Amino acid sequence: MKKLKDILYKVSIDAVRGSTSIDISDIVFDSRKITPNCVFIAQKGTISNGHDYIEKAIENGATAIVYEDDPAVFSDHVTYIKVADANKALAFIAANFYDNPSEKLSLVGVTGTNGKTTIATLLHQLFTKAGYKVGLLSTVKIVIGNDAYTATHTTPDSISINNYLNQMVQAGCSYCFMEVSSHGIAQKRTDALVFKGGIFTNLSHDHLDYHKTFAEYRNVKKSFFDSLPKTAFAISNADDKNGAFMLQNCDAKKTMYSIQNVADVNGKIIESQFNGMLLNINNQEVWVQLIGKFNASNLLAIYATALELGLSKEEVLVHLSTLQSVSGRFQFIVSKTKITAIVDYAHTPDALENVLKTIAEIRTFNEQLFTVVGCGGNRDKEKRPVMARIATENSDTVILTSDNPRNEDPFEILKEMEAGVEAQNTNKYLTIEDRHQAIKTACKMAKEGDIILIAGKGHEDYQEIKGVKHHFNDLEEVINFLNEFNK
Ligand SMILES: CC(=O)N[C@H]1[C@@H](OP(=O)(O)OP(=O)(O)OC[C@H]2O[C@@H](n3ccc(=O)[nH]c3=O)[C@H](O)[C@@H]2O)O[C@H](CO)[C@@H](O)[C@@H]1O[C@H](C)C(=O)N[C@@H](C)C(=O)N[C@H](CCC(=O)O)C(=O)O
Ligand SMILES: Nc1ncnc2c1ncn2[C@@H]1O[C@H](COP(=O)(O)OP(=O)(O)OP(=O)(O)O)[C@@H](O)[C@H]1O
Repeated sequence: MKKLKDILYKVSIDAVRGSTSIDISDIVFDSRKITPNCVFIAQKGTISNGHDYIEKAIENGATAIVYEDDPAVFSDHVTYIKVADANKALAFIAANFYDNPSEKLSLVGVTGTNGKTTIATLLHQLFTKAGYKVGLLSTVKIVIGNDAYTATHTTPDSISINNYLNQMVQAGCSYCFMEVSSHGIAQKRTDALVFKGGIFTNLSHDHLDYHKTFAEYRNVKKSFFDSLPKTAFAISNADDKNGAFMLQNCDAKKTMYSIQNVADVNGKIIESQFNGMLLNINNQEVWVQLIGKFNASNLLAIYATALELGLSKEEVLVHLSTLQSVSGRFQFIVSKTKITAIVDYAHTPDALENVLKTIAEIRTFNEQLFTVVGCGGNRDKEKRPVMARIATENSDTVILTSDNPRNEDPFEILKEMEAGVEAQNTNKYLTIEDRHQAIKTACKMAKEGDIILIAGKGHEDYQEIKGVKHHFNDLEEVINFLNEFNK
């Protein structure tokens, strides 16, 4: 229980009606989840408007309402708090309700189009190896000390974030590494958190279904760095076109990293194989078990972050060499007949191109490269032709298939992908809507020594069709077929 007035600390309030000395048992933004004596926050969403559910919330037991637009009638036994921005108010109310847990550990946020999960997860691995209890909020999982849970969001809502952070504090965690998505920033889910540091990876075409323009997407990401205090650090990628922009007018201590230019933290790939690469970081060599330029870049961000958080260079280098690839991110198996099957979460043009370039850096070109790829339904349509073009330009054979068609007709999505294949490459692809059959076909066609890339789903264990998530895992599928064909 908390007094309403205590959880309103730092909330910008326009008007109060009723007593703020009442006890509040919980914070809720969904009228279907009301508990007795909770405060209901009415949010304006993309589908519904929480203000339409205020009466329902009161009927179900809410005793305080935080809202933007006056309701038609006010109930006498309820306290009303009028605010200009309910999402922002929710962020502060949630932080206060859980006693501002972000102030009690070192919280680092990772943002950018690609690499958030990889960096947050590897930082979690690194600091755990360094002997600390660590929390993780990522797209793949939530880790609180020794316990792990499946995640539903990249950046959860502010109530969940503060609840998780509070549990991390209770479990004795000293650090938490979290992914900060552009949706999370735009919806102010991270607004009341005190960050010790922020990391920018890169920015490319994504989520324009939500943000509408690239400029808006970019500005939303930048606002995360604008909000960092002087006491925090900000680490950015000098190799990305938007790397310097992200830190413009940012008060935090700035560090730039680069694998191409001169920066505070420099890295070079000296040698690369399928099972790892030799890196030179600020004139010290280290063998790491990850590959690809993008992972070299991720490791520089991790190195810079670990130094900012107080680890010594020597300690960081030792731990870097032990880090293992993240589930569904360039995860590979080698079959009996030396077919290499790679499962990767690449579901943006940029990520797909990076994965294919990484394969090109390592392959001998005596073998064939098969790429199985699709694009999600009810999401950014513009990337569909682009991803098909990238796949056909960088592979010997491409199988276009479904990837979470959701409520769209999968064949229509595939038509949009096919439209992107350049005329000279049209003989390079086949379209097999059923992802199971697509992977089967790639496994059947592949010969000794060939490479199969299955892109888009990574760690996911479902295929989402018309609101139903059917079990589906790319790694399981490819292993089964390679075994079935005795390859
Ligand atoms: C597009 C988007 O971000 N949507 C988020 C948004 O939902 P919305 O605007 O559709 O909400 P709405 O359904 O219109 O409802 C508005 C309000 O009315 C309330 N309501 C609604 C119905 C009702 O009966 N009673 C009631 O009180 C809702 O609880 C809500 O507060 O606000 C909700 C409450 O905060 C979020 O749960 C929801 O995330 C949905 C689940 C989602 O899928 N978001 C994705 C796109 C997302 O956030 N993804 C990013 C990562 C993306 C990436 O990098 O790939 C993430 O951080 O996970
Ligand atoms: N720094 C990077 N630059 C480009 N691609 C990357 C980078 N790091 C990882 N990738 C690739 O991008 C894809 C997504 O990686 P990751 O899950 O780490 O990113 P993310 O930002 O968390 O994405 P999402 O929010 O969609 O989960 C994978 O294909 C991965 O191999």
